[in-house]
Amino acid sequence: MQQLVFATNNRHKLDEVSAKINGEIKLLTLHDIGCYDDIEETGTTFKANASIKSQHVYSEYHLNCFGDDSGLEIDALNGEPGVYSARYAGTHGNHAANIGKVLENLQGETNRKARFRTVISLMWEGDEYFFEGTVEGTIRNEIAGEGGFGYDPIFEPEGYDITFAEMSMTEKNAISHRAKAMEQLIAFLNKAAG
Ligand SMILES: O=c1[nH]c(=O)c2ncn([C@@H]3O[C@H](COP(=O)(O)OP(=O)(O)OP(=O)(O)O)[C@@H](O)[C@H]3O)c2[nH]1
Ligand SMILES: [Mg+2]
Repeated sequence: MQQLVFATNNRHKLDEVSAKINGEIKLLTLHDIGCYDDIEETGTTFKANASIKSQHVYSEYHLNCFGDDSGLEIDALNGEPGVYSARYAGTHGNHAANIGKVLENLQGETNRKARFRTVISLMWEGDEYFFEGTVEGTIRNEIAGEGGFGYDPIFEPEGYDITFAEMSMTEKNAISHRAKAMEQLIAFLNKAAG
C-alpha cells in the first residue's frame, strides 16, 4: 500500500482527509515520523504555503508527502481572510475570535458571497504536483452548528440551507474544497500506481 505523510498539525484536516482516503493509502502524521517542527507559513499564497509544508517534510525526511493550505475568501472583504484565515484575529487557531472579526467586518454588508479554497502540494518520488479545490457559499449573520472547525459555523455552501458545522463529516466531505482537492490527489496516485 502506498504511504504518504500529511504535513499538518490540524487534527480536523487529518480526520477529514483520513475519512476521504478510506484506507486506500496509508496516511502518516508528522508525529508518526517524529516531526515536531513549527513549519513557518511565510508565503502570501495558498500554493506557496502548501509547498513550504510539503517541501519541509520532503527535504528533512525524504518521504512522499503532501501539505494543505486553505482558507476562506470573502468577496466583500477583497478575498480576506485568505491565507491568513487561521490567524485572522491575531492568535493562530482562535476560531471564535476569527469568526467574530469576520462578522464584525461584514456588518451591514449585503454581499455575503464567499468560498473556501484548498491548495495541496504533493511531493511524489521527488517531483511536486498541485491540486486545488473550492466550494462556493455565503456567510451567515450568526453561527449555527457544532461540527467541523474554523469558519464552518458561519459558512453555508451553495445549494444548502445549513452550515458546514451542521453537516456530518461525510456530508461535508462530499462537497468541500479539501475533499475536491483530495479526490484529484487520490486519482493521481491511483494512476501513478498503474
Ligand atoms: O471552517 C473552515 N472549514 C474548513 O474546512 C477550513 N479549511 C481551512 N479553514 C480555515 O483556514 C485555516 C487553515 O489554515 P492552514 O491551511 O494554515 O491550516 P492550519 O494552520 O490550521 O494547519 P496546518 O495544516 O497548517 O498545520 C483554518 O485554520 C481555518 O481558519 C477552514 N475553515
Ligand atoms: Mg497553518
